[in-house]
Amino acid sequence: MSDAPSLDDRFAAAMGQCLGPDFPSEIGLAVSGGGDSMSMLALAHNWTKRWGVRLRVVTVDHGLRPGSADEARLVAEECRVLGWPHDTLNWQGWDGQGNLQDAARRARLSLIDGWRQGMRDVLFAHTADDQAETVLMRLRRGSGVEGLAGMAQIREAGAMRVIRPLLGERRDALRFYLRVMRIPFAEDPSNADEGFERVRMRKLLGALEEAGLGVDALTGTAQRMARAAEALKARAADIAARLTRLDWGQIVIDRDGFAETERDTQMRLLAASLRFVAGGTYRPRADALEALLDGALSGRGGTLGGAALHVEGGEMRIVRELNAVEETATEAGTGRLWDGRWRIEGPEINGLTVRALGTRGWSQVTPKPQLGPRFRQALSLPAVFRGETLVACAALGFGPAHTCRFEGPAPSLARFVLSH
Ligand SMILES: Nc1ncnc2c1ncn2[C@@H]1O[C@H](COP(=O)(O)OP(=O)(O)OP(=O)(O)O)[C@@H](O)[C@H]1O
Repeated sequence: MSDAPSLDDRFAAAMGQCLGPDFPSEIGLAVSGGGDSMSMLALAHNWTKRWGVRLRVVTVDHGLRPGSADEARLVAEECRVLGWPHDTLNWQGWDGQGNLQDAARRARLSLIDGWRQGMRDVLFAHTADDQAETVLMRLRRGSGVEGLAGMAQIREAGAMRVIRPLLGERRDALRFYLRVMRIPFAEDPSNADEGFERVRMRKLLGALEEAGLGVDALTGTAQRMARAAEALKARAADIAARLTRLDWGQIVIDRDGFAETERDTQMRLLAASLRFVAGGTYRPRADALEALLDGALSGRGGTLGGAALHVEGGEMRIVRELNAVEETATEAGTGRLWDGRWRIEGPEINGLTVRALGTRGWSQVTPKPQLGPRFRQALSLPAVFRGETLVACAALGFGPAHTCRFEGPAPSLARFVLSH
């Protein structure tokens, strides 16, 4: 008898590592009907016997291939046999924008997020082979430390946690398990379609393995890169705590301290500031960020991703770009959000409109705060209007106080850097 832990034991260990000591009462499973996720379903089913956790299973039918409804039915049937509830969600289709696989993945995640109803954790069956393919794809794009860290075992996607308990497992081992346990699964024909980059990378990986550059080496590198990425992030958070402050939803950075910081941290702080202020989900493109940074270091401002950077004396200030919010008007009502980040407050403002202050609003502010040329940075702040008449701009101390409270993505840039 071998003493090596079985796949079931390794799965239980990975689940323990992901979930910590407090298991939730219910966990979601994203199951496509393919071999990886069908083996995850069987493993999770066995695991629940020991831990008493309930499962809920979901399949997204993308409707892109003739057999996709059959695959959803196969998952539904297996769930019926195992005794777990299963839902099939239909994707309304691709709008033809960008890359089809990316669009399908994004749609899948958002459909599953909508489906989970209060359940926090959803398991996905990415394997070590998927991780190695991801690293190769990122290498091809010239990715840096974060990219080469590949997929994380746990990723927060808004309020949902994507958990990947099979990230340390080889696809072959899962196929073997499926055969031995006689678990049905569907063979996805697009896995053989070399029009997809991932499929080409899978083939290349086969060739590389023969030359000794295999899944283990690539996933080992990914793990070390993930640790390096964490260290760089912690350093950037540290510097953010020292050099930045939050002022009415705008980020103010000490210029001298920033100039002395190494470039990697500068890039991180700048990218995080832009996303903090503009609510962007994705990191801005590296070349655009480099250009903005070069400008900032030589005293020039610029705009990127819905935010504007101003350089003034000893400070750099990152503010919401006026152009990006000029058209954004929210009927004022207690509890509503303007521009996704400003909470509207106070019963006296009900029925009025919240918009960016703009030059028209600014011209009505009396007495004017002594901002000098910095008044431009105030123009994208929220203000309350009755028609065209300015009623309040809390940031400038004009009108009733507390009409809008900034509810940023984190209490400080340092905390934001740490959590992204
Ligand atoms: N249509 C879908 N419905 C539900 N979950 C899905 C769907 N497609 C993918 N997933 C989830 O995302 C994971 C990774 O997707 P990917 O397309 O890379 O899968 P894969 O490696 O082909 O795995 P599988 O063999 O399970 O399809 C899957 O293992 C599964 O957990």
